[in-house]
Amino acid sequence: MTSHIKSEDTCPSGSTSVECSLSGFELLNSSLLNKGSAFLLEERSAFNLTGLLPPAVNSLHEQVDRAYKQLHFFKTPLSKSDFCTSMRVQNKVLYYRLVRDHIKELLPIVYTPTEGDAIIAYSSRFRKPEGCFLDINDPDGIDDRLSPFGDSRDIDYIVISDSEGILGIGDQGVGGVRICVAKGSLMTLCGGLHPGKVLPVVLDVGTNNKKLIDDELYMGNRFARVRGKRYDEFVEKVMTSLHKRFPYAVIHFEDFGVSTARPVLERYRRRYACFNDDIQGTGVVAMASMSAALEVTERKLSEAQVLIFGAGSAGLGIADQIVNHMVSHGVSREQAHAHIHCVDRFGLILDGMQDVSSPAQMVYCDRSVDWEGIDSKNLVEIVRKIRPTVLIGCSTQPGAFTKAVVKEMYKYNKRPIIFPLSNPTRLCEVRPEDAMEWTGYNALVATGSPFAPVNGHTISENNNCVAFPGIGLGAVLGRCEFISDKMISAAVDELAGMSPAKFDSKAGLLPDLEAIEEISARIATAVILEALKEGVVGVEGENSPLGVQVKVPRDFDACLAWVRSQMWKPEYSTLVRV
Ligand SMILES: NC(=O)C1=CN([C@@H]2O[C@H](COP(=O)(O)OP(=O)(O)OC[C@H]3O[C@@H](n4cnc5c(N)ncnc54)[C@H](O)[C@@H]3O)[C@@H](O)[C@H]2O)C=CC1
Ligand SMILES: CC(=O)C(=O)O
Ligand SMILES: [Mg+2]
Repeated sequence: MTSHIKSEDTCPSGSTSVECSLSGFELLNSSLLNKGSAFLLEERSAFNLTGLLPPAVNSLHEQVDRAYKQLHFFKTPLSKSDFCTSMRVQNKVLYYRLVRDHIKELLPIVYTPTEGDAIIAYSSRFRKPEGCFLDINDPDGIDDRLSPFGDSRDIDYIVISDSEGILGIGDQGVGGVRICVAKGSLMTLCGGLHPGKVLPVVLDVGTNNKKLIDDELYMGNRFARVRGKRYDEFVEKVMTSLHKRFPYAVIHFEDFGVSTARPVLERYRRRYACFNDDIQGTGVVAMASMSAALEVTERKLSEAQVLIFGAGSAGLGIADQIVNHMVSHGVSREQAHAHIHCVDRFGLILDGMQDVSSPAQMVYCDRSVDWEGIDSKNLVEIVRKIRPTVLIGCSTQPGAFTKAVVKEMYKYNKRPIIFPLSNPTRLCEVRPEDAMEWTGYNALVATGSPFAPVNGHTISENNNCVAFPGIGLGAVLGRCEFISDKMISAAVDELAGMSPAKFDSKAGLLPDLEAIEEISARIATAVILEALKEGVVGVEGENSPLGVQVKVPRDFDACLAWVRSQMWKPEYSTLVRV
């Protein structure tokens, strides 16, 4: 963040007027208030800008046209990403308008897959810091480091990462701050949160990435990742400090490592309004796509066999969501577990197995099948034995879904459901065009990164960015005390209900990204209404968990209209001098 404005200076929609005490260079350097060539003549005069700008006064639309042309002077995705970053730190309204107007072209630039390359190159391409840096060597300085971002109601949403499991490219040390910035900016772009009220936070706890440690330009701590008690105590101090300073903020965990993501979530999910995007966000999107695909194939959720390849944060998060969903649709938890099979680096997770990447995987160990004489490390043999309805990849192993694997799926399913979810694009378990060709164009495919349509079939981007903005927005607007499993399940049902596949199976399993604000608003509404049922919304005085008054309409359509009205839009406000 390059400048900070107080909550009372902002308005939810980003329109109407804003009181401003800055002028001259200070105003031009405030990314939240700067309008560049769109400052009106009377504003230029009132804020001492006349000599700092060329005479033309542009509309936002004209500025977007110019910026879009400038963007195309750059030929590589990474240089386009640099351009977008610099626009974000200069003029937030223009940045969000530009990306919104070209969302399908620019999301892959400002988010995965290009963002992964930008994170790898963080220290070498660094220009201007964004976000807050919390250092494990300075646990007593946490609050001082947070203080430039304000207090109390100044922050609505915090994206936090310790950078150990960034996007599929592993440990990225301090450069992981960029995933917090990127996910935070999606909260504005897709979830309508005011850009001044979203705080990206990176925990620099060291890195085990030798390339970074050996890089003379690397800007983070050059020691091995701190683990165990010191790490836990630091995270505890961070969480209590964040909550104390910003008691109304929802906390979004992103890209923690496989051994910390789940324990950290479990430790805090009942204490604060928080969720883990890789576990719960990914689970929501995958479950919604699966639901839509099952409807197309006229199969029941309660009969589906699901094979998850790569049982880390995302894989197990999807497994949890499928179980929750089956349970909420009348299947017992034990039966639901028997429908899920997980493969990790040591093969299929079997009962009594010693080699596992994390203890959490044992929850999904296979008890139901006799594996005698079968190679439980061979994916073709596993598919032959289990005959899965759905195959999901979260393994970071490119090409793992070979022709033999896909063809084996096709033997047992007229319309095999195949979700290669690993990011970035190069790590995808199977390319959609291959999966489609090997199944006579009958597979129902959704991917983690964006892909072009195949033979008229839309390949939905099964990325958590379709879900977390709505979940986050709902939790923020509801001032929720915490985020329950039922609130997450409500998000699944709402998202699945928006699938265009029930009308046309070629149209994709998820709604089009062009409608992302509406998708987020609907998910947020479902989350709030479920939270109301559970009594965790900060409403109506005395009983309000957070003591904040929020008046939420109980009817879906009225609540949706209220949610929409609260969403920030990239439009310039009129500045009023104070
Ligand atoms: N589409 C989406 O919305 C999301 C996609 N992802 C992607 O999913 C992938 C995994 O992410 P996380 O779960 O956060 O990482 P993670 O590190 O928690 O999990 C990866 C898992 O894959 C396993 N694995 C590694 N080699 C394997 C092999 N040869 N065979 C089977 N399993 C193997 C690892 O042991 C680990 O358990 C990444 O590429 C990430 O970008 C993650 C979150 C959301
Ligand atoms: C999309 C996402 O959260 C990931 O790849 O980690
Ligand atoms: Mg992630």
